[in-house]
Amino acid sequence: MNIQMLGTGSAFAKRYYNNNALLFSDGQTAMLDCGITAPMALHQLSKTFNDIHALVISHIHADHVGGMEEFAFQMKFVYKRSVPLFVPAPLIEPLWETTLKGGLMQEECQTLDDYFEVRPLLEGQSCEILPGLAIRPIRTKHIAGKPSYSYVVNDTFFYSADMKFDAELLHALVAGGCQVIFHDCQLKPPGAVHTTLEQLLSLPPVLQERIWLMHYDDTMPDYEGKTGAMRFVEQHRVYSF
Ligand SMILES: O=c1ccn([C@@H]2O[C@@H]3COP(=O)(O)O[C@H]3[C@H]2O)c(=O)[nH]1
Ligand SMILES: [Zn+2]
Ligand SMILES: [Zn+2]
Repeated sequence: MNIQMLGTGSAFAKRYYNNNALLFSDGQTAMLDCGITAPMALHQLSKTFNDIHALVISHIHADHVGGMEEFAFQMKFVYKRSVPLFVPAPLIEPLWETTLKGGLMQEECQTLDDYFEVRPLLEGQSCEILPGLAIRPIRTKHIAGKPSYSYVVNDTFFYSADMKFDAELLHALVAGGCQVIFHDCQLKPPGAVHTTLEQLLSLPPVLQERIWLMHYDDTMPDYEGKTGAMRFVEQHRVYSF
């Protein structure tokens, strides 16, 4: 599996774009989250939404879904094709009712299904979203009262999206065969809704070696060399795992 970040920044970062990813498998591309900066980030890679074969969403914050209105309109009215949208079942209704409906609803388009092929994901159940690419959602803690999901990819790769520190989960994932972890990282405490660098540094080196840091703020360069055995994920670099 190959992964390339469209952006690696926190919600308010201005240098690194929203923390969204492209996953490549068997000549096809899945997008994991589509934030406000995703359309521009794709453009900078000389890609369009027509290059995307599947979209996956982690939770409803603008840095993860803010680019979906353009995605939907472009697919419907420019490329005239419907992309499979993989969404954890509890997010489907709020994604439409609280985030997308205002812009996308019009006479001939009244539901999310008028724009995407909606495929509900069930927690803990693996789903093949592209040939050779299976994802398994895990509900993780982020904001009280707001469902949010991390993903295990092909049983060996963990993508936190946005989550509070959960050492027990990280230990269990590695014990279960997870080789690589892309984890959100709030550089400065306190970590009210994200995992902080300080918390990740409390993990044993054997775990840190597998962890790559993403969703960081614009001060990231100040932390080079201060992340233990963990490395920063770089925007646009293609990683093969
Ligand atoms: O209860 C809250 C809700 C939100 N926020 C901020 O808004 C941001 C929204 O995107 P994010 O989830 O990447 O990061 C969040 C935080 O930076 C917060 O600090 N406390
Ligand atoms: Zn975020
Ligand atoms: Zn969030």
